[in-house]
Amino acid sequence: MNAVTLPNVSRETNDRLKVYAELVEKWNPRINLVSKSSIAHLWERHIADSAQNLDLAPPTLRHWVDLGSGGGFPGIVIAILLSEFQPDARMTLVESDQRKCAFLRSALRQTGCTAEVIADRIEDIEPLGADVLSARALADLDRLLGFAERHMKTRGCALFPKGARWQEEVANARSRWRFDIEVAKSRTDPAAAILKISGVSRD
Ligand SMILES: C[S@@+](CC[C@H](N)C(=O)[O-])C[C@H]1O[C@@H](n2cnc3c(N)ncnc32)[C@H](O)[C@@H]1O
Repeated sequence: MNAVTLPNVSRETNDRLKVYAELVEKWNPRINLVSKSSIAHLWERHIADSAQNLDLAPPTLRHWVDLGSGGGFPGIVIAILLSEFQPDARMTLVESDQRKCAFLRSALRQTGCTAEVIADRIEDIEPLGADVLSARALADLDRLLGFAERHMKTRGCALFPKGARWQEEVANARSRWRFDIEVAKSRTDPAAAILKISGVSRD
């Protein structure tokens, strides 16, 4: 792995991220947490890519919910960063695959971070009341807005990292939803963007 460090974080936080990165590498051959082709670029493609979401979140956040967390991107990376920058905020990870949930719990234990892991389907759980909701590589925007309607507070915001076709997804979603949107260019992929969405309601 091409291990680097994140700028502007403490040595302790970087050490936690390194522990996490080593765990992803160790478990990946068994449960496929990230694609084989991207594991060699784990730090940039997944860790730095996840970390940039925190800069878009409001500093007053109390509860961050990450949907379809998989191997913990961005949820575990954000949980590690929150423990340094916003220690009063709590994190919830929702993931339906039991083996990935076992990995997420192990990663939290070994990095010394706290988060709740809900091993269930997003559609089947009680509304979570998130101030910040994230979902990476989970579904198209139309479906994600349905999840936001259910799990985000009225004044909350959603952070959805999207690939090069994000404009098409936004246009499609506009036929069924009303929402406010800010678009932040991804720092790790020039074609990608993070959609910051609030005020979600059905059209
Ligand atoms: C493509 S992976 C992305 C994982 C991670 N967010 C990332 O970017 O690496 C999507 C994950 O969402 C989970 N998932 C898909 N549908 C779900 C649902 N309805 N409820 C909970 N988890 C779901 C899958 O098990 C899988 O781990």
